[in-house]
Amino acid sequence: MCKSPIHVFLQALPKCEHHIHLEGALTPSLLFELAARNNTTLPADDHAFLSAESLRLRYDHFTSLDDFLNYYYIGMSVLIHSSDFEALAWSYFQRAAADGVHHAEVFFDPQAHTSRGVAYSTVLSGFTIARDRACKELGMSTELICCFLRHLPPADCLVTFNQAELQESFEHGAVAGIGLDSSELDFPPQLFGELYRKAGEQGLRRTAHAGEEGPAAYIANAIDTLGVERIDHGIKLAEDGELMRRVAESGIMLTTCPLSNVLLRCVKSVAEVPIRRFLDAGVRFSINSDDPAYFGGYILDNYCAVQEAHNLSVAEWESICRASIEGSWCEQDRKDELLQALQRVMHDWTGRPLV
Ligand code: HPA
Ligand SMILES: [Zn+2]
Repeated sequence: MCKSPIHVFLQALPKCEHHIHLEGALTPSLLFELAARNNTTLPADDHAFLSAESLRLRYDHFTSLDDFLNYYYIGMSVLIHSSDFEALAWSYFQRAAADGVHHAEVFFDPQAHTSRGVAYSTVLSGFTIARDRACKELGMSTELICCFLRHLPPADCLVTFNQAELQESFEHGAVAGIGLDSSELDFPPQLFGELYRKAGEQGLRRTAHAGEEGPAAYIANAIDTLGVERIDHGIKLAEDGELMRRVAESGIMLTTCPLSNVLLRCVKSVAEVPIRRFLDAGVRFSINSDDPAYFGGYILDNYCAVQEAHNLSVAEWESICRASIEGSWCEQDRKDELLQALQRVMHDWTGRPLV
């Protein structure tokens, strides 16, 4: 548990989370609870599924993004009813609020549910109830980002995108934008050019995972062919100085996830996440949890891990927090409220010793 002054300061910062997969907030205990309630059969040939505790222990040994994704997709098979999706999102929102999150933009994977026979309306109604509750009871603003699975054929993603239920949710503003997730290496961004072009024409916000396991070229590719305004992860950007300058100048924000990068073996430690390089180059980034139930930490754990590895100053934290507010997909009025909350925290902490 973080208790030092710097950790109290990090807790107090009005945080925005931009990179959290709601299905990745499914804790082993909720997974087993829902499996029992919904009579879901979990794999009998994998000892990890013996109990919530053995499953949690398995999560300490992911070997790659694909190794994690195998557990991620099996795990979400327990989500059947609207109330399951509601319970999942509500548990995340409560936990995030306790970590000082004021605004959360959350991913979800419709294709991973509709392919199992769970209707999009079931998923959306559960998440929407939880969002309304988060707004009323926690004062939190939230947005939904509909992710497409890049290991599936782009034509299938287009069919899903064009379905009436999804289109309606875009038109009514229930979903703010689209993202691209799942296995990265064999599925470069340009495969999804048509999908992103259509989303852009409809005025949807656009982001995509790139440069997590894939090379820096995938980041350039996502910017050039998908028209994204954010890059999810993007840690490989530091390998290309010219591209880093371009991203800094364009104001495109990276949504970094340091603990995820360590757990999925993209880096050896949080010290290897190029936080200092990004700060020095003027690259905007936010710090996020990705799949907190799988990667051993929520957003504040990620903030604390960055502080321990990179020893940032109060002024540097202020600039990270400001960039993450400004890079959010909420109304300007809400951004102004968040910036005022940041100012209040900075007023309280300026000149106070942090160690
Ligand atoms: O970290 C991730 N990367 C790609 N796809 C994902 N889907 C859930 N988490 C992830
Ligand atoms: Zn992710």
